Amino acid sequence: MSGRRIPKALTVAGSDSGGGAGIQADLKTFQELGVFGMSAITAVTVQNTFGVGGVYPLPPEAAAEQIRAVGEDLGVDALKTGMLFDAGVIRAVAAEIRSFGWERVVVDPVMIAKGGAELLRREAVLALKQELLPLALIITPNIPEAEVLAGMSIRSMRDRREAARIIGAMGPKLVVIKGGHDASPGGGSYDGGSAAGTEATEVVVDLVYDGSGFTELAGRRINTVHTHGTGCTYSAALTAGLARGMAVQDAISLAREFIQAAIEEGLGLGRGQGPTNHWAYRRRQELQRDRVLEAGR
Ligand SMILES: Nc1ncnc2c1ncn2[C@@H]1O[C@H](COP(=O)(O)OP(=O)(O)OP(=O)(O)O)[C@@H](O)[C@H]1O
Ligand SMILES: Cc1ncc(CO)c(N)n1
Repeated sequence: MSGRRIPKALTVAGSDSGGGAGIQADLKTFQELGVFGMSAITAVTVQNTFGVGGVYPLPPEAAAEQIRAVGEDLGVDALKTGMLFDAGVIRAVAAEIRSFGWERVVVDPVMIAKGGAELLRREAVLALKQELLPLALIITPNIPEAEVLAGMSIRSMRDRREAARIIGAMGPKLVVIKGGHDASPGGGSYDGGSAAGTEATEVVVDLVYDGSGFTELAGRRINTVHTHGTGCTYSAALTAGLARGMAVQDAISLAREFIQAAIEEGLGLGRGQGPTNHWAYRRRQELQRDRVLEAGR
């Protein structure tokens, strides 16, 4: 990264005044992973750790013009979408992606904030499926979002696999159904819904479907309320990996490690559901590097 070619990533998402999700989480994550971050804002939200107090959407042209300004000048190695809010914005964003021919596209199908506020209008789900999913390299729904997209309820890992197949048929090359919302025994680390005992409830499992097979990526489930923006941070790390030219599976592993560190080393900010720690991953990398250097002396 000594100046010659800096990877560049664009986030098309909503602003979170609280700084833990949306555009703010994305730009912090890009920066931490050595990627130059750019943004096209689709809506301004009034948020803190207690939830969403207001949503001020921007017109579709605002999103399209921001994307064009960045695409025509700085260039985009990878792009992610987050909160898009309505069908007009979805159509405008999809048209720009098509016109630039971008392929390293991560779609985080943001629908509802953790506190319950609507970040995507119900009637926009069809546009998301028809316009954006066919352009996605990777889509990263959480379990409730996967239920809406696939039109089925998900209560076991077997259900999750079926939902991934249904969503995969809508066009994305890979589907990652994240396990943060999985309250079942084992957190998904079981087959066909059979309970795996109490110990396993401490596991969080993300399911990856690549159009032919499944991979389960497990992490230690952290018992914390400070998970505001986990989905945004995760998909931003994935996008940063892709912008750096990583293979898709490597970018997925990087994102899992990044979010694990960010949740484990939570900041305890705010009086409600606080943000994660976007520095944690890099600090761990630096500590590890120092240890290796130390051992080599
Ligand atoms: N308590 C936890 N401990 C460890 N990892 C977690 C925890 N909660 C979520 N994750 C991880 O965070 C990432 C995001 O998953 P999650 O299901 O929380 O996304 P999300 O619901 O879309 O987030 P958001 O509410 O920000 O939209 C996944 O990789 C998931 O495994
Ligand atoms: C702006 C914005 N995007 C996404 C989410 C979902 O975490 C949020 N809370 N706010």
